[in-house]
Amino acid sequence: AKMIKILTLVLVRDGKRILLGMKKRGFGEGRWNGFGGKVEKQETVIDGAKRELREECGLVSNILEKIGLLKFEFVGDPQLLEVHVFTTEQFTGTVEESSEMRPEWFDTTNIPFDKMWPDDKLWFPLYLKGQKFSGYFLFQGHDNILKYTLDEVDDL
Ligand SMILES: NNC(=O)c1cnc2ccc(F)cc2c1N
Repeated sequence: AKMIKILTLVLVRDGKRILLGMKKRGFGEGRWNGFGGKVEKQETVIDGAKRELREECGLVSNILEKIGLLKFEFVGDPQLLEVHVFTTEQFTGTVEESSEMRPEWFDTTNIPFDKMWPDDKLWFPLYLKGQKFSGYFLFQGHDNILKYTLDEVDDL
């Protein structure tokens, strides 16, 4: 039986810029990423996403739009990661570095895919054209995608 871990991922947009954070330690260290993490037992997925956004970059948002569902498996690991992806263009606060993340604004025409998880280059184009998506990726280690499915969906 697969253990499923629920995670969140929030992509912050300001016109043609996107805010990404350089993960300073732990899982995904050395990669630019959106903001997110585990969902606690006592909170909803969307509340977990809002909490992680604030903890990881200082921004507060009450309007997160669900845009994707990504499932990740790793060869040899019984855990399945279920990542709920959100985006927001309405937020308050000032961006600040945390112990976990060093935030930086990027132009959406110049996203640093070579220093991101390898699946991002596959689904970001759907996200950037406003298309909702659902995908499954089988990884070998953290750098190799053995197989994947990725579909555009109308509702999540
Ligand atoms: N911005 N991309 C992510 O947050 C992301 C992308 N791919 C992954 C693949 C395996 C995994 F365990 C986590 C991620 C992940 N957080």
